[in-house]
Amino acid sequence: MGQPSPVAQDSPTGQDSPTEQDHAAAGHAEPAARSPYAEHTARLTRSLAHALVSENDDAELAETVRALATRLLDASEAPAAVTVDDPHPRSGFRRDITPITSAVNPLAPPMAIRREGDESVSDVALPLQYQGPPARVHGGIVALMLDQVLGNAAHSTGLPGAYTRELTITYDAATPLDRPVQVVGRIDRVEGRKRFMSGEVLVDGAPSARAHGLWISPR
Ligand SMILES: CCCCC/C=C\C/C=C\C/C=C\C/C=C\CCCC(=O)SCCNC(=O)CCNC(=O)[C@H](O)C(C)(C)COP(=O)(O)OP(=O)(O)OC[C@H]1O[C@@H](n2cnc3c(N)ncnc32)[C@H](O)[C@@H]1OP(=O)(O)O
Repeated sequence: MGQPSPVAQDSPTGQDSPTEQDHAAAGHAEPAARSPYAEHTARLTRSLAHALVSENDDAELAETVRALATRLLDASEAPAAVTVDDPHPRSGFRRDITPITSAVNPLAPPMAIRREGDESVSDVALPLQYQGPPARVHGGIVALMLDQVLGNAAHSTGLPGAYTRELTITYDAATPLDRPVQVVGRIDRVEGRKRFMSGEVLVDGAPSARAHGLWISPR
């Protein structure tokens, strides 16, 4: 493995904050009020997670991280008081704190999802902390990406909220780390409370994984 080079970016454009398109894709005309502390802390934690599974002998960097860790501990006195409202929703869900799209959840790369015609689409490249087999994205993470993108597509037409009832993933080929992949999802058909969904993870345009799923609105 070479030098640490986290390629999953906080937005597809590589900017620190979501673009206006991100907000438009999330169904919000106006960006919500900023909460830079939560977002920057999540970015820091993402970088630390990447560094933890890489190797770095930079003593000065280690000292900087030690000092920052102490300051953050002091600053996080009342974690229970923190709201879960992501000020920069990029998933189509206003109160998104999911470990895949939320900018303030350090477990998330985070993915941003946009609408293209009848499909929900996300471009993402996942760094080392998402590895399963060597150089491949973990299969559970592939399923997580597909669940989120299909869920976004299921909610794209103004239909009532629905939960994933069934999700079947076929892993056709390796989903590579550190390379851009595209995750796509769509509604195939609607039957009453049921939405039958499908999608793919595309690597250079060819599917590495395919998903079929059923989303159901509660009674
Ligand atoms: C209100 C929902 C809101 C959803 C979210 C929206 C906004 C939230 C806001 C912020 C959150 C931010 C982000 C969230 C982002 C991503 C989430 C990703 C997706 C998930 O991570 S989501 C969590 C995991 N997920 C669950 O937590 C679901 C657990 N589950 C249940 O909550 C119930 O299971 C439920 C309610 C789904 C259904 O419950 P139910 O009792 O209404 O269902 P029932 O059994 O009656 O089936 C109804 C009809 O489907 C037929 N049927 C059943 N299975 C079938 C099959 N396999 N094939 C063909 N047909 C089938 C039956 O035969 C019957 O057909 P018929 O009506 O014709 O008789």
